[in-house]
Amino acid sequence: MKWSSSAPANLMLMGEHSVVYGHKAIACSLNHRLSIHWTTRDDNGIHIVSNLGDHITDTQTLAEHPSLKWVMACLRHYQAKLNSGLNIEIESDFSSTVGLGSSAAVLAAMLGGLDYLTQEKASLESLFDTGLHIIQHIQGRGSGTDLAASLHGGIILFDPQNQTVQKLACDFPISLVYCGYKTPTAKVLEKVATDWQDQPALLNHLYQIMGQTTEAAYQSLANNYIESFYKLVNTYQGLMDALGVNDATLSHLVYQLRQDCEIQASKISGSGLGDCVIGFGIMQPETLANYESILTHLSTEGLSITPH
Ligand SMILES: Nc1ncnc2c1ncn2[C@@H]1O[C@H](COP(=O)(O)OP(=O)(O)OP(=O)(O)O)[C@@H](O)[C@H]1O
Ligand SMILES: N[C@@H](CCO)C(=O)O
Repeated sequence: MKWSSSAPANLMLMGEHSVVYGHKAIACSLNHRLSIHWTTRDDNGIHIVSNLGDHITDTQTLAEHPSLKWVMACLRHYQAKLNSGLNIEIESDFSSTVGLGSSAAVLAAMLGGLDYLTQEKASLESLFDTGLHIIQHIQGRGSGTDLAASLHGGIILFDPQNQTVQKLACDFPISLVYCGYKTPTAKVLEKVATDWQDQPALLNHLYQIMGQTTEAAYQSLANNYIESFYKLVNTYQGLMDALGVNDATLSHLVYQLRQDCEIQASKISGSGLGDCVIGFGIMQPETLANYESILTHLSTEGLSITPH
């Protein structure tokens, strides 16, 4: 049996961090994709090929591999239902080091592919539930917003309280600039959680304002008031700064982008202290020539499964 599963890269547009504390977030999928090509084997071997490392194990052992923890966690979840070995070839047209949600994309594509193998025909909501457990096990905490964006595709409003997804039918150009380094998401989330212990009341207020800003941004997008959305993006960037996940390089990129007349709004995308800055508009090539620009656009396609 042969099949492929594929899921998109994703970006947080708003709601980073406050979503981990119960407020809504807006995220989107991108045209970049991570694909997994699956073949069943006649023995019980599990052979994984990925640009992050190759790994040979078997269905009984499912030995750990340092760079393939998301892949192995998914296999472990389905271990009791694996009746044969598998060749798993993972290819991605985007880097796992720039903050485009590669872990959520690999998680979505793995869960979709294993669901197809086991013929469980789980809903996207049920795949999300399984994925969220894996995220919380591997990272310690996390909202699953990026996983929801990779599974559903398009621009989504994610409500962490009841884990519902509302789709938004709008489109706008974005520019992405990689700042040159990345702090692992789990580390940033841990720092923010530690800060919360020092000032819980103050930070709860900040999360509330972040949540209100995100709700207002959702209303702006739903009503196609794009200028108002852009203003709220800049407000949210200020709130990320207040939370302590901004730094000098990110700030420089944020303001350089806003000086470019085509870019009216810009903010950190993702947990912060590294990764990408997103500009809303099309960046002039000379604006940030010393940094890596990632050419991308929004897409509407989420998880897809292709039998061969
Ligand atoms: N092609 C791949 N093959 C196997 N595992 C992958 C692949 N791409 C990403 N991963 C897994 O995802 C991890 C990267 O997750 P990490 O949270 O650091 O980054 P991200 O999800 O791309 O970014 P962010 O969470 O900031 O959006 C890798 O270390 C690896 O475990
Ligand atoms: N990916 C993170 C980003 C911080 O919000 C999350 O779990 O929501």
